[in-house]
This record gives sequence, structure tokens and C-alpha cells, in this order.
Amino acid sequence: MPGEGSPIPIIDFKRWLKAESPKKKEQIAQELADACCRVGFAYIINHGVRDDLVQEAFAWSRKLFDLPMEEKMLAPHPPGPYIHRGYSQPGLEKVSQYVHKDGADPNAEDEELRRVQDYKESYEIGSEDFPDQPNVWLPETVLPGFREFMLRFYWQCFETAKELLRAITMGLGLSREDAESLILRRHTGLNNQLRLLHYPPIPREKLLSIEVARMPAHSDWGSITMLFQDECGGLQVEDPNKPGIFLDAEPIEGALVLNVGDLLMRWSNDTLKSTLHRVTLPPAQGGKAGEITPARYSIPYFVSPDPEVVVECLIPDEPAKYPPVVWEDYRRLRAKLMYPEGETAGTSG
Ligand SMILES: O=C(O)CCC(=O)C(=O)O
Ligand SMILES: [Fe+2]
Repeated sequence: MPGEGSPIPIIDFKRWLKAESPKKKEQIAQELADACCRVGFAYIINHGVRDDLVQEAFAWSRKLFDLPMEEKMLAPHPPGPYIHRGYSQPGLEKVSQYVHKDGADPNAEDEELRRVQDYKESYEIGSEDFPDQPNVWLPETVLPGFREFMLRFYWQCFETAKELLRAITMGLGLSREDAESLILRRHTGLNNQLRLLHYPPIPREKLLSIEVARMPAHSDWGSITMLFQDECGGLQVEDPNKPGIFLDAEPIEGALVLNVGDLLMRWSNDTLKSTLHRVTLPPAQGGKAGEITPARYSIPYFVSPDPEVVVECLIPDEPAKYPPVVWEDYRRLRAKLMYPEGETAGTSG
């Protein structure tokens, strides 16, 4: 069975959602927090997002990316890195762990980073109640029902996200009251991001020779990420015991992949790990010359606090490893080189 022997633990979240006693809840919370401390990643089964909704989300995603380019371009990602919504065609977004250096020329840094393009396309969706990041929708006639479904899915995912956040923070030792006031209340759902991702088929050699990438190694920036992936495979997670070595995080039917982002790492003073991960060749392929790697679809849901929230060490009696940071400032710092400054979808790639 995929996942067997993997250092990424499989957690049955029904044991939290349907726990008969606070003691049982505590147990599962500790298991989850332990996975987040050791690996930063866990497979979550019985997570509470209904399977028919997940399947429908993938069906919509396929429909969206199957549209002709001119139609997808009716919902273009706005110019520059700071508003992250709408459609990005292959080559527009460049994922990396690189952070803009003060005083450096961002154009030169950007050119260097973009030598290897990410061969993927994406569509980003947020809540409708957040004017700083307005959604960019396709005209309803192009994909009738898409908008309504995606917003419903967004809020469904948030229900599970809140429970996961609750369990992780209580597993870390926070009282229920502290978990609510310090973490949950700062995550109203306003500022999450639902991302549809499509990695088109590509000759294996192009990925092997790093002529192009699917998604290079990076940590996620926010609090937690819930990832739904199709059966293709290709997600890899850095081995917690061997830096630089990446392990396959093979898809497990019905499971979502949970990972800790930079903010929970900072809040917990590095107790919780924000682990590097990437998307590359799927495992166990024949490797014949000219072989084409199949298309891959994935749907991450990034959970973040509200923009003005200050993130600082919550662990008592420990010297803070990171200075306090406002989430929106940190997001901008990480976003700066992901999209060419001032360039809009359609003028790149
Ligand atoms: O496509 C995937 O499986 C991973 C996506 C991811 O890591 C991201 O978008 O941050
Ligand atoms: Fe990621």
C-alpha cells in the first residue's frame, strides 16, 4: 500500500472528529503534533472533506485547464507578485525558496531564477470577502457553475482546516482557550487560498535534465496546507533526517497531505517543521527514452491568518528564534520573485 514504510505518518482524523472523550482527543492531537514536529507532513484520512466534493473539484479543474488558452486568459493573474488570484499560464509563476535580498536588483535576481521555467499552470481562488485580493473569475458563460462550486469547496475545506489547526496546537501543549485565542481566532478564513494546479504531460528527459521543472523545492509560507493530489504521483518531501534527500509522498486514496507552513514554524519556535517539498517525476516509471510523463492535477488549500496578524514565538521561556513579523509583510517578502514585477499573464511564457 502506498505510504507503507514512509516516514510520513498516516493519521486517522475520525479519531479527533468523533472522539468520545477529551482524553481520546488529546491522544490524537499529540500524534498529529508529533508528526508535524518530526516530519512537518502527515497523510490525513477521514479528514471530513467529503470525497464526492474532492472528486468534483478535480473534475472542475480538468474542465478549466482543458479550455482553450484564449478562454483561460479571460481570467488572467494580475500583473506582479502581490495579488495572487486568477489564471497563470505555464512559465508565468516561478516557485523557489529564494528570498529577495535587500539592495539587490530584483530584475537580475528574477532573470536568474527564471532560467528554468516551471511547466505548470494554476488558478488561484480566495474568499469573496477580502477586497485586498479580489478574485478573478472567468465569465460565468465560459464555465457555468465553476464559481459557485469553488466557493463552496473553499469554505468546506476551511471546516477541516480549523479542526486540524485546533488539534495541532492543542497537541503542542496549548490549552483549549489559548489555542482558540492565539491561533483559531486569528484564522477567520478570509485569507486562505484554494489553488488548482495542472502539470501538463512532458517528456521525462526534460525534467531529468532540469531543462524545465514541475515545482522546485520550497516551504509553504502560511500556517498549514491541505493538499489533494490525483493518482499520478511526483510530490516529494525532504527527508527529516537527511537534508537534501527527497522522499516520494505517493498518493493515498482518500487521504489529504497536510503540511506545516512557515508561520506555524515561527509561532512554535521551530518545534513544528516547515519542510521543503517539490514536484518532479512520478516514482517507478519505466524510463524509456522519449517517454512522456502523464499530466498531474493537484489542489492545495493554503490556510493563513488574517493579513495584519503578528506572528511571534508562543513557546514560553524559550528565546525567540525569529523576530515578530506581520503576516502580510512576510507574504510579500516570499512572493516578491514569484511573478515578474509589473508583468501580466499573457506577456510571458
Ligand atoms: O502539486 C503539488 O503536489 C504540490 C503543490 C505545492 O507544493 C504548492 O503549491 O505549494
Ligand atoms: Fe508547497
